[in-house]
Amino acid sequence: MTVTLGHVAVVGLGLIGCSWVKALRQAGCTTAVSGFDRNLDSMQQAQQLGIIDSYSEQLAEVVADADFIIVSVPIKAVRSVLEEIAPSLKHNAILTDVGSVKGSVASDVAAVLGAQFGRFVLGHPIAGSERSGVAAADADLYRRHKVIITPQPHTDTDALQQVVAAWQVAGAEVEQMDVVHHDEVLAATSHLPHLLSYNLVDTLASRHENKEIFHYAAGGFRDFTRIAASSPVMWRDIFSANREQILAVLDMFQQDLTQLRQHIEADDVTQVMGVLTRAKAARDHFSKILARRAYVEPMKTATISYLASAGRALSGQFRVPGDKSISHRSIMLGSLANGVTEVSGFLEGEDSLATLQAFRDMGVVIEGPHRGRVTIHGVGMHGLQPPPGSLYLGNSGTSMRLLAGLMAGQKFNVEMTGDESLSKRPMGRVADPLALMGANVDTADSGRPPVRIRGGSALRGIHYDLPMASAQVKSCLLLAGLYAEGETSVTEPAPTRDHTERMLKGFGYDVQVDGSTATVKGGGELTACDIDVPADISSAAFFMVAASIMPGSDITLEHVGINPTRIGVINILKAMGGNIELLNEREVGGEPVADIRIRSAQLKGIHIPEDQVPLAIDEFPSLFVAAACADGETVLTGAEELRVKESDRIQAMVDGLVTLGVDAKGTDDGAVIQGMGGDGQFGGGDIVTYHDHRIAMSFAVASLRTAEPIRILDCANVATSFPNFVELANGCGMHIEVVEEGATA
Ligand SMILES: O=C(O)C1=C[C@@H](OP(=O)(O)O)[C@@H](O)[C@H](O)C1
Ligand SMILES: C=C(OP(=O)(O)O)C(=O)O
Repeated sequence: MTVTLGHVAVVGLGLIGCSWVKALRQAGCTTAVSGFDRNLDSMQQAQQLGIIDSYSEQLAEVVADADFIIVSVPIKAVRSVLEEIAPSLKHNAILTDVGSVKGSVASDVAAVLGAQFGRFVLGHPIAGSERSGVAAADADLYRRHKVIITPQPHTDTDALQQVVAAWQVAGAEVEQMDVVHHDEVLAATSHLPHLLSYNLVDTLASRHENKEIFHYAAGGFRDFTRIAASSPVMWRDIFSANREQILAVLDMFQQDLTQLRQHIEADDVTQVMGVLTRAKAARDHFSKILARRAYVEPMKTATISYLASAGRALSGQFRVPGDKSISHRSIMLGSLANGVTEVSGFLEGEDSLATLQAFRDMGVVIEGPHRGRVTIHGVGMHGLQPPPGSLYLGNSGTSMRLLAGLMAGQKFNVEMTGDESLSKRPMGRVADPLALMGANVDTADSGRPPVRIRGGSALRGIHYDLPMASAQVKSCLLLAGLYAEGETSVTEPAPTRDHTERMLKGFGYDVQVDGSTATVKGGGELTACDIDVPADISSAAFFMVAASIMPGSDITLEHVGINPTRIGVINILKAMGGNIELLNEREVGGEPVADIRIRSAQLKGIHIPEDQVPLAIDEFPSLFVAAACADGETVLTGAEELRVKESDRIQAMVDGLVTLGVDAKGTDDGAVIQGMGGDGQFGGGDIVTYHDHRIAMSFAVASLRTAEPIRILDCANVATSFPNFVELANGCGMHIEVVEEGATA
């Protein structure tokens, strides 16, 4: 990027201004740099260090020839600087500042240079440190840091563009914001923390034996008070210039602090835990943002791809993570129960964590997860509170559809949003029957999220014949039925997973199941219980297919849920000739589990029985890989639901297999795949996953039998259902390298 700024003048030779100028000089954007500071030493030092070429004790002289003027002085000094330089400004000179408060600088500019003066661009770099002065100047200070520019309606476009470019040259990520909004946001994120930090140090240092505090208060004190070493003059000015906004957040903080004090006084440890766990979750999320692992506009998450190459025969005995469907439901029912529910084996994947966060947002105190343990302090059927904003459910269809049912029964309004993939998935299938029950549910165009539910509707029980075999829709209606007048019954066209029915019973709620119809009566209560979440058969499926297709393999997967509504993958693999044994079958907390031993076998193509489709609905991506390794043709029909999952899974799998040299064709409701047979190998290539976790993992499994490396793109979402997939896969014989590309702004 070539940026020509001409003669640059910097007024105020502190860390902020000097660092920027240093970066500009290094990039060759300046023809000359002059500097001014009230302090002669600083000017001399800046010249010696080559940050400025010239200085003068007369401010007017420093700016007289300048094309680009950086005002980098404490906020309250801006006005007098402007008054002093106004008469000497070159026609068309561009001015900008670096202050933490924009409203007061905007008024100073208007008062001194005129309300329509368009050459002053208000800016604020979110960087800096408690270090200060010329000597600390660092040309890299702004690299990958945000700079907020707050243009006004009368700001000249060319001046704005130059200032943006000058920041970009220094490596900054420039964002634009409205002046008032900036001051509100900064009051909360920067000004209040500084105020508290200064205040705490002052309180402790003045009331206690100083030596004791500074001697023993190592960790917490040091971390919390680092920023109290910042410049007092600068912060005095900020607290004064942004007074109103700071007072507003300070009041909010004081209220919350008073409440926390009350909880501690009353020894209400649950409420105290609520504050701590919510704060920890928020802080952990923030750490992810800093590491660019969380998606936050306008930052993109780091892109993760897998480079997968041929593996060896699989061996080992291990446990895959907890069942996603059961994990979601444990949070939902635990939150609405009376009493404390203890969950073990909880899936710490992004999907189930999205459900957990949603309930935290609605005021439920949830401890953990920590190594799969979660403690939920249930609030009872009517104890949820309105969330502070929309419920963001990430990639998780289950969260959104099941929550839609529960939210329909609340007194408050809720909006539910999701990521790009979830935002394309059909929600009319839950919104329509909920409306029949009397709920007030709105979706965006053609039934897509966001889903908005108005609270306070009186729900009435209905009978509903499900138009498709969907456990999510069934569960949504049963959960709404808990809040409805009378009976709600749902009849499904084919059996689907029945975890909701089982878990409701586990929480002491009466559910009648009669053939394909499940019925609940509204108005009951849930009683807390302990839940042992089995390993997820949907995650186990990748290893079942992997061991089946890789000659010489012999693995055992521990404690896998084998609920009869979930074992389609076992039935289908067995029908294809798979060597699968269920060992140590037992029941835990109302769900059957077993250890599953899989040995390699030459599979053969089959026409997959349609009654198995709902029982293996999430396992088809990996079953497509099994089919590609089989002898002969595999035909799938009756599986149109695959087209509305996280991606169109028929298309994504067929395209990927074709890329790897397999003869595969998609049909409206399934696919036809010609198996490569025993000696067949996949070719290499790039796989488009459409950010779908199951597509990514399925092609990783395929790589066991690849002749050339397979590059699998966009695999970050594997963390939605199977966070330690690569670790387990590589541990038992696969060969997957994770390639992470830096996030882009
Ligand atoms: O109820 C559940 O937990 C799920 C039901 C299925 O969705 P559908 O109900 O849309 O088939 C499945 O695909 C999803 O992964 C989880
Ligand atoms: C379809 C899936 O999940 P969901 O519908 O919850 O996004 C899945 O995990 O394969």
